[in-house]
Amino acid sequence: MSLLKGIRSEVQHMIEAMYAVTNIDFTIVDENLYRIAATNNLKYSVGKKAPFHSAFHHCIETGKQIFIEDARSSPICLDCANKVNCSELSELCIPIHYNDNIIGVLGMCAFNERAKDNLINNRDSYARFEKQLSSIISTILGEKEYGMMLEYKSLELMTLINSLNEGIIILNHNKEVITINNYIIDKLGLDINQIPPIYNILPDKIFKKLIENNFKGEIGPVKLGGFEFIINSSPILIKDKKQGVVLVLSDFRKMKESVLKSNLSKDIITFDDIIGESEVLLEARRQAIQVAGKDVSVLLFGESGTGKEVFARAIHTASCRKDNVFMAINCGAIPENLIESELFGYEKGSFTGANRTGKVGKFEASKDGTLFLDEIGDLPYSMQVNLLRALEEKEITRVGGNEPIKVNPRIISATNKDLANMVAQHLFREDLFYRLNIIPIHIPPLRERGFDVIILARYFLRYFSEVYDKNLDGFTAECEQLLLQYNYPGNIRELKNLIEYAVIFEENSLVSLETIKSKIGFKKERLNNLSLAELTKAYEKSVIENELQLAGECLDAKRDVARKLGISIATLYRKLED
Ligand SMILES: Nc1ncnc2c1ncn2[C@@H]1O[C@H](COP(=O)(O)OP(=O)(O)OP(=O)(O)O)[C@@H](O)[C@H]1O
Repeated sequence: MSLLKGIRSEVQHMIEAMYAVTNIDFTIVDENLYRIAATNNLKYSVGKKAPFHSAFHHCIETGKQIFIEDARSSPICLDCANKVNCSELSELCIPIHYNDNIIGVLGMCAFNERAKDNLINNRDSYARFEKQLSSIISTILGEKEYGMMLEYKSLELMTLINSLNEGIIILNHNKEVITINNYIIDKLGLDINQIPPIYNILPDKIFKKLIENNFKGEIGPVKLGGFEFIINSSPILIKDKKQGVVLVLSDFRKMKESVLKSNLSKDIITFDDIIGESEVLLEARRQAIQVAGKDVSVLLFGESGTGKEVFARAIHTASCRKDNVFMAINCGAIPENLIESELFGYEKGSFTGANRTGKVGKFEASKDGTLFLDEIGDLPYSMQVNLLRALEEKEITRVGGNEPIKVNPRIISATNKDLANMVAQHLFREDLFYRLNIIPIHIPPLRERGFDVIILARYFLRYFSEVYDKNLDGFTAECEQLLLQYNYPGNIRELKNLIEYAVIFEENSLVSLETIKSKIGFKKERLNNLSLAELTKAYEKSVIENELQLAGECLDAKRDVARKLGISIATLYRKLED
C-alpha cells in the first residue's frame, strides 16, 4: 500500500482548507500516479490514475518542481495521455519526499482564468507554500509510522507480558493499574473489564510498603486469593522521578517446589543409601533414625569424608520436614565478610557488590526445612553470637535491614573438629555449643568400619563402571587385601575417588593391586635417586595433594588449602604442576 493512502483523510482535510483560501484546486497523487486526494473539479478522479506523461508523471520521474503556465502550449503537456480532454489551464506540481524517496506529487491546478492568473502571479510564493505542505505531509507520515511502531511495540510487549508465568502489574504515578497480565487476572479471578484498584488487590500493609515508600526489592510471601506470592517491586524512573511501579508476582509454592526439585533430584538420600554393615556405622545409623522424627538440633561429628552430609540428608528425608528444602552451607568455605549475608540475607545495596534487589539468606530460604551447617567449627567467633540469637529467637534480620523475619529451620550441624576442646580454648562459644550439641552423633572413620571398606568399594565399582561404561567384575584378592589395610585419611570420599580412578585406568576385568597402588602407593616408589630439591618438590606436592583429597577439588577447597598452608592459590597451582 502506498504511504500516502494511509493518511488520505488527513491530507484531504488539509487541501480542502487550502482550496478554501486560494480558490485553486489541489490534488495529491501517489508514486504510482493514483489520486489520493483532490478538491472541487478533481474530486471525481480520486482513486483513479493521473494520466500517463502528465505533469504529475514528469514530476515523479524527474523529482523536480514543474510549472505549466499555459497547458495548451506547454511542451510538457504534448505527450499527455489526457491532452485532448484536459480542461486545466495551468498547473504547479511539487514532489513529496519521505525518507529521501519521492512518494507522490502535490499539485495546484487552475480550471478558470481567475485561478490561472492567481497561480501565475503568485507562482513563487505558491511554490514555497506547496513545498511547506509537502514537508508537513512527510511529517504526518513520520508521526503515523512512529505511532504504528509504538503500537506494534506495545502489542509486542503485551504479548510478552501475557505469555509470562508470573504476574505483572504496572502502576502509573497515580498508583492506578495501567497494565495487568492474564496470569494474575486468571489466578486472582479478576474481571478484565473491571480491574479493582491496587489497594483492593494487595493487603493494606503490603500496598503501603511496596508503593508508598519508594520501595525497591522483594517482599513476601504475601497471601492473595488463596495463593502465596513473592512480590518484586521496581520503580519506573524517568529523569530520576518516579513515574510508576512494576510489580512482579511469583508463585511462592512453585518457587519452593523448584528449589525442592533441584535439591531432591540429585539429593533424595535415605538411610538405605548409607552403605555399610559394621557395628559402629549401624549404631550411628540407629541413633540418627531415632532422632530423625524429633524436631531437635543434631550435631554430627567425625572426620572429613565420613558421610556427615549423607547422614544429615537422610535425617531430613526421614523427618516431617521432608517436603521442605534441605539447605547446606559450608561455614568454612565462605569468606568471613560474606558469611553473615549468606546466612541471613541482605537488603538491596547494603554493601559494595551486593545484588541490587537484595538477597534471601539460607535461614530464610530454609525457614520450614532443614539447614545443614557444615564445618560449624570454622564459623567465625564474631558470627557465633548472631547464629545463637537466630536459633534462640527464631527470627533473623537481613544485613542492612531492620525488620525481623520469622524463621524456624531444623538445624543439623557437622564438624570434624573437637568442638568441646575449642570451647575450652575459647575458640567456640559455649552457649552455642550446647545449643547445637543437643543430640551428638559420632560418624566413625572408615578405618574403624572393617569390611565396610570392601562393601563400599564394590558398591562404588558398580556405580562408576556404569558411569564410565566399563566391564569390571570386582577386585583381585591382593587388591582387596590392600584396600582393607589402607587407613584412608580422607575416609569414604578418598575411597570413592580411589575407585573412580581405578575404574578409569584398569584394563583388566578385575581391579588389580598395581592400579590401586599407583594411586595410593606411588609416591614412595618414585622417591629413590632424587636430589634434595626434587625431594622437597615431591614432598610439597604430596602435602598439597593430601590436603586436597581431604578438602575436595573445587576452587573454594583449593583456596582453603592454600590459606591453610600459607601460600597463594597461584603457588598452589604451580606446585601441583611441578
Ligand atoms: N555410607 C556411605 N555410603 C555411600 N556413600 C557414602 C557414605 N558415606 C559417605 N559417602 C560418600 O562419601 C562422600 C563424602 O561424604 P560426605 O560429604 O557426606 O562427608 P562429610 O563427612 O560431610 O565430609 P566433610 O566433613 O568433608 O564435609 C560423598 O560422596 C558421599 O556420597
